[in-house]
Amino acid sequence: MATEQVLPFSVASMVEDVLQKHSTRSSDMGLASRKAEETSLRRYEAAGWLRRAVGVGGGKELPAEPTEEEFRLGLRSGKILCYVLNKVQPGAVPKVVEGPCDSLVIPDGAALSAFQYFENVRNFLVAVEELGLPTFEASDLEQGGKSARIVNCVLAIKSYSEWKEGGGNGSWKPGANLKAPVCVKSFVRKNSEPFMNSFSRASSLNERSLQSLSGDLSSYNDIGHDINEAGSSRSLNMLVREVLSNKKQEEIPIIVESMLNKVMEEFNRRLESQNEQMKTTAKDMAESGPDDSLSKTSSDDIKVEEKSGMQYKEEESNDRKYDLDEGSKSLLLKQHMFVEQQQRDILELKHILHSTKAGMQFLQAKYQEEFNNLGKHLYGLAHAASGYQRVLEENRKLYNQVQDLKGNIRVYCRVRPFLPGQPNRSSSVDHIEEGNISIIAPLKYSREGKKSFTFNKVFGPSATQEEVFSDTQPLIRSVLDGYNVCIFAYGQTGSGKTYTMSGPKELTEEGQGVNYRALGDLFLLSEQRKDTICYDISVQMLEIYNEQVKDLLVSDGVNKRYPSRR
Ligand SMILES: Nc1ncnc2c1ncn2[C@@H]1O[C@H](COP(=O)(O)OP(=O)(O)OP(=O)(O)O)[C@@H](O)[C@H]1O
Repeated sequence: MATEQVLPFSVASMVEDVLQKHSTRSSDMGLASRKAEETSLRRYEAAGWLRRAVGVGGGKELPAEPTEEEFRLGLRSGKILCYVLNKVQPGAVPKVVEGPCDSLVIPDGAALSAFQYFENVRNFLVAVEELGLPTFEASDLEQGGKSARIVNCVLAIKSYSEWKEGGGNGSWKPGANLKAPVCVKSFVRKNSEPFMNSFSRASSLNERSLQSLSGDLSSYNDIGHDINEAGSSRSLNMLVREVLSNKKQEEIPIIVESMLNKVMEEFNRRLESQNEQMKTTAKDMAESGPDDSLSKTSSDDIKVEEKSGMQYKEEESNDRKYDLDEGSKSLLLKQHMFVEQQQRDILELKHILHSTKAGMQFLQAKYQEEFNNLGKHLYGLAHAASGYQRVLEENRKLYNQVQDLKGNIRVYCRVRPFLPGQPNRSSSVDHIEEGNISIIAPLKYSREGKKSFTFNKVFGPSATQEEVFSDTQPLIRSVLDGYNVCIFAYGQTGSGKTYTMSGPKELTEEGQGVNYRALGDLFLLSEQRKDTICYDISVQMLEIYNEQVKDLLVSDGVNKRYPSRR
C-alpha cells in the first residue's frame, strides 16, 4: 500500500514507544534500574568514543559522562556526528555546516539555526543509512527520551570503525554491544532505493526473531511487516521479553492483546494525523502552484530510477510504474520534510515570542518597582525641602532680629588721614577707642582740654575701605529679605564722603567704596537665590544741592531738575 510506504514516522519506533510505556508501567523497579544503568553505560561509552574521535577540543560540547539531556543537546547541531562519520568514512558527509557559536552549548528550546540543524542531521542520517547502519529519526534530537536510538547509532558507527581498522575483511557484523543490529547488509550503496532504504529492508531476521518470541504473538507478525521499516526489531524483541519476563503464562495473551490494541490505536492516530498533514500540504502546494525546484528534483530522481531500471529490461512496464511511484513518493517525502521544517520554525518562533514576552514582563515589573522607589525618594525630598524652607525662613527672621537689636540707626565715624602734600600739623584727634573718639578742644570750650564723642564704631585714619564696609554689609542681606535700608555719608567739604561711598579717583578693587561693594553683594545674593526668588534691581543717582534735586544718570548731558516742593 502506497500509504504505508510513505509513512513519515517509523512504525517500529512507534511500536517501541508503546511497548516502552507498557514496559515502564508493568516491569518492577529492579528491572527498571538495571535497564537505566545499562542505558547510562551505553551512553557513556558512546559519548567517550565520540569525544576521542573528534578530539578533546571538538568534543567540548559533549561531557564524558553526559545525562540523556546533555547527550542529546551536545549532538543536536549534528556537527559532532558529521565529523565522526567523516573520520570513519571520509567524504560520507560532503559538507558540514558550522554553527555561529561553537563554544556554547545550545540550551534546549533555544533558537538553533534551522538550516544548520536540518543540513547536518539530515546529511548525517542519509550517510548512515547509505552505510547500512542503524539510524534514528531527526526528531529524536529535538525531543528528549529518545536517546537510546541515537546511542545505538553511535555505537554502530564505532563498531563499524573498529571493523574497518581491523582490515575490513568480509562483511561488517554489528558489535556485541550494539543493542539493535538491524541491518546486516554489506556496505554497497544501492542507488535504486533513494529515501526508501528503510522501507525496503525486509529482513527475515526480524520476522524470525518475533515469531520465535512467543507462539501467542502470532498476530504480531502482521505488524512485523511494518516493523521492518526502521529495523529496530532487536530492541523490540528485548522490550517484549522484558514486558513478559515476569508474567505468568496465562496472563501473556491478555497482555499481548492489550499491547496490540495500544499499538493499533497509536498507529491509527499517527496515520490519521499524517493524512491530514498531507492533505493540507497538497492543498497548499496546489494553491501556490508547482514548485520548480521540486519538479526538477523529482525529474532528476526519475532519471536516476530510469538508469537503475536498465538492469531490469525484462520488466520495463513494471519499472515505469515503479519510477512514477518513486517520483511521487520522493515528492511527498520532500513536501513532508518541508512541512516539518515549517513546523520547527514555528515552534522556534513561538519560543522566541514566549521568551520575549517573559522578558518584557520582567522589564515592566522592574520599571514599576523603580518608579515606586523613585516616587518614595521624591516624596522624601519634597518633605525635606519644605522642612528646609521652614528653617530658612526661621533663620531669616532671626538674622533680621539681630540687625534690629544692633540698632535701626547706626552712626559711624571715620577719620580722614592727612593728604599727601598737606602740611603735617598735629592732629586734633586725641584718642580713638572702639566706639569713642576724643578731640583736643580749646580750654574755652572744655575744662579738660578735650571732648569725647560716642558712635556705633569709630574708624581711624588707617582703616581700609573693606573694614568700613564690613559693619554695613549685614544690612545688604536685609534689603533682599524685604527691609528698607539707607546708607549715607555726612561731613564737611573734603572730609572724605565721596572717598568712603565710592572710592578714590583711580579706582582699584581694594579702593571700592560702600556703593560698589553693596551693589556687588546685592547681585551675588540674588544670583545665589535665583532658583527660589527673582529680584529686580535698579539704580538711581541724585544730587541735592542748594535745595535742588538733580538726576545724575541722565544721558543727554543736561542734568534733569526735579520740581522742588514748596
Ligand atoms: N580715607 C582716606 N584715605 C585717603 N585719602 C582720602 C580719604 N578720605 C578722603 N581722601 C582724599 O581726600 C580728598 C577729599 O575727599 P573727598 O572728595 O572724598 O571729600 P568730600 O567730603 O567728598 O568733599 P566734597 O564735599 O567737597 O565733595 C580726596 O582727594 C580724597 O582722595
